[in-house]
Amino acid sequence: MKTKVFIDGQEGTTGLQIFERFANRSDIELIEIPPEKRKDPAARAVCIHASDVTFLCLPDAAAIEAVSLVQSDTVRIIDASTAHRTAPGWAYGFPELSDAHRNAIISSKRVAVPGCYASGFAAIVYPLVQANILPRDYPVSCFAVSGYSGGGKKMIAQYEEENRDSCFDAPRMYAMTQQHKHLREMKAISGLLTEPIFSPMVSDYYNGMLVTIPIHRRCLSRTINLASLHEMLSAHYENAHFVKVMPLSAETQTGGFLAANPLAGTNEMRLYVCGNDDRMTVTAQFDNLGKGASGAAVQCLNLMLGIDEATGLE
Ligand SMILES: NC(=O)C1=CN([C@@H]2O[C@H](COP(=O)(O)OP(=O)(O)OC[C@H]3O[C@@H](n4cnc5c(N)ncnc54)[C@H](OP(=O)(O)O)[C@@H]3O)[C@@H](O)[C@H]2O)C=CC1
Ligand SMILES: CC(=O)N[C@@H](CCC(=O)OP(=O)(O)O)C(=O)O
Repeated sequence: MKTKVFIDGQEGTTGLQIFERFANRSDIELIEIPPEKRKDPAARAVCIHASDVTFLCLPDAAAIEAVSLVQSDTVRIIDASTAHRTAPGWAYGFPELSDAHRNAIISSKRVAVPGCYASGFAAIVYPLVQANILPRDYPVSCFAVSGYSGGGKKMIAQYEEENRDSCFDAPRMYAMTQQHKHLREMKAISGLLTEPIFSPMVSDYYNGMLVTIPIHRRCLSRTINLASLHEMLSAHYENAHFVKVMPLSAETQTGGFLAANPLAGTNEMRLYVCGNDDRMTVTAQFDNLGKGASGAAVQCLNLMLGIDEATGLE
């Protein structure tokens, strides 16, 4: 029997990408909402209740509203918004973090898909805190760059406007007040006691991102060096199909540059351990719309359906 899926917010950037990922899936039946009713709560409620699984690809307020419409014990919700990522009763949709995360996704009726930047951040910081390498009160910094699709339809329109301002030609820093919406999630999921300093940039390409965490050896809970940091992360992700720790010095094979876009269109994340024994960096490279959103959301659905990740189905 086919799994009935409704994508609430299917016309948006994340919703469309999930829709496209189902193009060749004979096991999925998509529930369609009449276009003129796509923001009508009553019509959305009908579609939600006709589904086995509903994806929420909506602004936070609309995602909260969608959850309030659910009157059924059987419908499962996979929410791509920020609204429920640290909410009690919600599984966090990053199965590679631990068996507990994976099992919670498999059994939960409510799964929150990680934020794009938060995915890279948690992939690096969570295992280091768990292994007691980073103390929980380590003053973590994080710098990152994203393609402009990370800002959804509004930002895409700004970047693709014919007569746009020349400032859009160059990378732009933002969130300088340290109030980015992912900060709470970054702290809570990684087990840190304080929020990191987070310095993101958005740049003039569609999708793909890099998220980097600098690590000073003198501030760590136990002594490690570049090789043992690499070994520890490699062991953590040894069995992960979609998260790969790249060989040490892998960045030198690309001429000393790490681009943000090679994994665009995929659900893969690559981790690069760089630097030297005193000053190390770990960088996550992935697609903000893939492992950072739609790919991760579909991966969660696949786990719920018992589809083995080793099939590579994205
Ligand atoms: N873009 C990204 O890289 C990522 C996004 N996310 C999250 O996913 C969610 C969706 O983001 P994104 O796809 O980028 O955003 P978009 O703005 O591209 O799409 C949102 C969609 O929701 C629709 N919508 C708005 N209000 C309602 C409503 N009340 N009922 C039904 N539909 C509604 C919008 O309609 P309309 O077309 O009329 O505007 C639009 O189609 C957000 O919460 C975002 O934070 C998560 C990870 C990464
Ligand atoms: C470039 C850009 O603007 N990016 C978005 C993050 C997109 C994302 O992953 O976050 P959500 O899942 O929380 O929407 C931002 O910084 O707000």
